[in-house]
Amino acid sequence: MSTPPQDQRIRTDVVVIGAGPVGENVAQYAVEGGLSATLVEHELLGGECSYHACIPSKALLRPVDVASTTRDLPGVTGSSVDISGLLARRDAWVSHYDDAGQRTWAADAGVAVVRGHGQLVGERLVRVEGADGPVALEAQRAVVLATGSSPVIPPAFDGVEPWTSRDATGVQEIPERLVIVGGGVVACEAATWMAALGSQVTMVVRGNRLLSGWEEFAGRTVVESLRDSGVDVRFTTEVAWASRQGPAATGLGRIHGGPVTLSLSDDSALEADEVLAATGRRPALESVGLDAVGLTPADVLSGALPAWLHAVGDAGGTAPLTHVGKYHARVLGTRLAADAGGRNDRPAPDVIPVPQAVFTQPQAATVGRTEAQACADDVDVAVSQVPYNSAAGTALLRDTVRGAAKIVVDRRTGALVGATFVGPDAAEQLHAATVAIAGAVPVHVLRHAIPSFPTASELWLRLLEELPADLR
Ligand SMILES: Cc1cc2nc3c(=O)[nH]c(=O)nc-3n(C[C@H](O)[C@H](O)[C@H](O)COP(=O)(O)OP(=O)(O)OC[C@H]3O[C@@H](n4cnc5c(N)ncnc54)[C@H](O)[C@@H]3O)c2cc1C
Ligand SMILES: NC(=O)c1ccc[n+]([C@@H]2O[C@H](COP(=O)([O-])OP(=O)(O)OC[C@H]3O[C@@H](n4cnc5c(N)ncnc54)[C@H](O)[C@@H]3O)[C@@H](O)[C@H]2O)c1
Repeated sequence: MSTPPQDQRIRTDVVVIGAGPVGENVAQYAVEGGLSATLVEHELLGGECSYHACIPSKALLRPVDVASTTRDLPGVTGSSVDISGLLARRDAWVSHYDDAGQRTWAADAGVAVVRGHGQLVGERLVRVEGADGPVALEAQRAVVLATGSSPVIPPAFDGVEPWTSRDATGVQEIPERLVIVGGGVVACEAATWMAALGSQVTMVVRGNRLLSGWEEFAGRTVVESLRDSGVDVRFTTEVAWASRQGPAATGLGRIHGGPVTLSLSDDSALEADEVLAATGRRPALESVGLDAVGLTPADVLSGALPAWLHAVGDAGGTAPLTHVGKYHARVLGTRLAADAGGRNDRPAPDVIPVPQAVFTQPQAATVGRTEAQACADDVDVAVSQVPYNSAAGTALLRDTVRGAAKIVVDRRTGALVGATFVGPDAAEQLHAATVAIAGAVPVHVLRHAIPSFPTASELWLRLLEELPADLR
């Protein structure tokens, strides 16, 4: 009688389940601090961000932005989007869905990699089911869940095989008529590139604005621009049910079957060749073996974890943004190494603001608190808002400059608590505001930070000039 194969056993200081940007950063920082670390990955090293989210979406959006800008700039010719060139650029940026580059990175960084699905099977114990048989990883110090997030698909789409953001970023077949459900970041960015690729896009938004939670002018500017580029945006509308002729798993970015019929809450119906569910994401914690150690996803999200277990990035339930997850990963990796006798990080500032840039036409970027959020937090606020083209540097960017900039200041301390920029290249305005908030720089000091003429940063002068005199 043959004995069942024994799991291969590997001892390592830190086991990181999930090799997205966040898992990679935890492992790298732990190794740089003198620990050994093993990354477990069941798809591609580099994660959602590298192959299906941030990178392909921005690879698609940048040429769309440049084409739109050049159409609006006298003195330039040749300003149309070349579809096959655009998709080829996307393919190059996702390395044709091959993670060889990341494998080389891991080897150079001294991070071990085990391929397969990782699950907790006990305290500090992870079992990986991979193509080469099961592997048991014993973590001497910590296990880190960096498993990312999964799209939330409303039940109305059961049996319809809607597109998710992966299909939109991995688009191969361009649907003639595309319905996008949702009014958040994925919906706004995908509408921008899919309309540029030639789809007739209809956005079905259950709320009454895009980018809810942002300063109101952000969503308003983006919707004006989407409508100008032919996108039909329908607010306060929900999909009651959806049906499709011949739904089929045709593959990434291909049309998933015959036409889709959507019955809407206003009793109208919409027919489309594809529907994209851009209806949010949730931390991917379902199949990581939490029950084996007596925990639930709710424990993870409330931070009620034993000292040896950590969750970071999208899996940890913080703002689902690559840079935010990577920040927490760097902090965690450094702390794990410090706990083992490595160097401690210097103390963090009191406020760590979260920046976010949305690469629509025009770009929208925000950091810290909106006026409404600051008021809800009982901050005594002063605000200043100016048109985006109110400085020579911003007005020069293109002929038609839409948007505005707004700062929110705490009257008591004089420090900036939030900023929002909506306009051409707005994303590049963000870091100055992030630095000012993290550094708690009073606005009367910011007045002495001289922006170069004629750069877009001169918008700061206008913003500071518009504040109440007693603050400046
Ligand atoms: C369309 C789109 C565009 C986006 N654009 C931006 C942007 O421009 N800027 C930005 O900051 N954020 C953006 N985001 C958000 C960003 O993608 C995420 O915040 C980021 O990917 C989170 O990184 P992560 O490492 O936590 O998770 P992920 O990148 O999701 O990586 C998690 C990894 O864990 C692996 N994994 C999961 N479970 C297991 C398991 N049990 N065993 C082994 N491996 C496992 C997965 O295969 C994956 O590789 C975008 C999101 C979407 C959907
Ligand atoms: N540039 C960037 O930074 C960027 C780009 C894309 C995605 N992301 C990240 O990815 C995350 C996910 O993006 P997202 O746009 O999917 O989520 P989101 O939470 O930003 O937006 C979800 C949208 O779907 C709507 N919705 C939710 N359930 C619905 C339902 N049942 N029926 C109809 N509408 C419904 C919501 O009202 C909202 O408009 C974001 O939180 C963001 O942080 C970031």
